[in-house]
Amino acid sequence: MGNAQCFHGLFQQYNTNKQKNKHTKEKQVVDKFQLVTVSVLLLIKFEFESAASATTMAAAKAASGVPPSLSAKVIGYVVRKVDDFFEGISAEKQAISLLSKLRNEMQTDKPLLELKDDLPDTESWNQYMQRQQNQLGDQEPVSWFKSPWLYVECYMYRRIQEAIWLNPPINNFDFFNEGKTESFFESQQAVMALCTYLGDIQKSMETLSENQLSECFNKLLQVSLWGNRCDLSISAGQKNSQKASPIDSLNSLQSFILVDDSNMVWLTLNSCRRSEGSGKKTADRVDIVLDNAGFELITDLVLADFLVSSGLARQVHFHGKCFPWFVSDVTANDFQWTIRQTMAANHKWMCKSGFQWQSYLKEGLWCYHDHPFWTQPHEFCDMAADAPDLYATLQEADLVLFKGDLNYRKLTGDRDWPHTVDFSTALRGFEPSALCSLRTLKANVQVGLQPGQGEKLTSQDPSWMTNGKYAVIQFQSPKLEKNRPQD
Ligand SMILES: O=P(O)(O)OC[C@H]1O[C@](O)(CO)[C@@H](O)[C@@H]1O
Ligand SMILES: [Mn+2]
Repeated sequence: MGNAQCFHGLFQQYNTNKQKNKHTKEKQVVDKFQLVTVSVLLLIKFEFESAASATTMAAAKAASGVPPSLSAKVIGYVVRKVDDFFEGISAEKQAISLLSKLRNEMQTDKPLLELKDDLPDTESWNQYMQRQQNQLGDQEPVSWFKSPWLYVECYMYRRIQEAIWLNPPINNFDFFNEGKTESFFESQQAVMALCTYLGDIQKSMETLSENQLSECFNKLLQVSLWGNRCDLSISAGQKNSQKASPIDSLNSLQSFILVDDSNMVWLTLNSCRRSEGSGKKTADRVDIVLDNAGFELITDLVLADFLVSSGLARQVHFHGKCFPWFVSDVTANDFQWTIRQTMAANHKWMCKSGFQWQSYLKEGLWCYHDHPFWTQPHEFCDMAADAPDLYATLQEADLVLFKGDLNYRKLTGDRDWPHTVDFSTALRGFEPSALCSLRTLKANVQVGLQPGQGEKLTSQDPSWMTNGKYAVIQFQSPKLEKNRPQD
């Protein structure tokens, strides 16, 4: 979706809401925060449109050619309209003024500021800023245009959180909630189709041959992969849901998977299963580092259900975010809400799945965790040193699935790698366990391609790295590393 359409959609939504004029106070607050925050997000997406292809906002700005005054006008319009429309209590007013200040700092390349909110991760964020400053040297302060894009983008979401957190009683407010729940409700047909497919497999699970099991696994892995197209961040909070049956679309999407290591993923899980039978193996756990709520989360839960019910994994551990992040990422609240909604569905297989998932959680076959590291800007190669407890947790898994684009950027350090560099090289020593990235491409980093593959894609579809049409299933394991011939 183009930016013009994004703006258009946003204002249309605003006007429709206004005309209906049937907001409760709570709804007004939700709308107000959504509009202001979306305006902040649009600033990033619009003014620094080409940021995905640059490592800093300065480079992006130079490449973008979008008149800065245009985005400033649009954002000014949104904030003015919001202020006209709502009376506002003081906590909201204060939060809005912090967000407006944030927007201004971004627009004018002000130095990044230390966080002041005294949350458990505040010190770590401030230390990270110092690290960035050390890298930049004493000559100039760390600022919006000069710092790595990955860092400032994460920092923006943390500052939004600060604006909310500093203003009780709205300090637990998730102003992205509405978009996430909409994505869930709008994907109902697809969710029902998926739960029915899962129910059918489970009915005949006992009689499935190994080939059939592997075929089902591949399908559900791919459904979870393409579920990642449904994030709200890429559309700046605009609607993004799945309507068609996800299983039926898989064949037509196959050629858009640029790297497909699914066979290695299957072999990893299946070899655990076999060796368990022979008494060799004790642990059999898959961890899923979640990305987006809404339809994508359903695809992950269905995959996790299949892993447990087929005996490919004994336990699945999910990792979500501690606070609202990159618009649509899963928080504990989204996770519980999604399972409750699935249980309450008026559809046999969906409802059955929901109850099944709830019982997995009760029995401890599924666990949900969050850790502050997932909402920090660190590249994952820093995890062992900066979050050793989380690294140790991931080491307990036989396989870790990393969902989505942001996780891929953190896995690879968001660097401008040549496309043919090995995935293992780009991971720079991050190898807690066998791992697999399931990612649709939305940012300008891609490794592990064949010679010439990147060039061919560029000539056929110049925006292949950012338009969300392509995907990768990329696997790496410490075992592979051991068997690699030394250069
Ligand atoms: O939900 P995902 O797949 O991590 O996508 C989020 C991505 O969206 C972006 O904000 C760009 O649209 C990227 O910066 C980020 O990597
Ligand atoms: Mn996301």
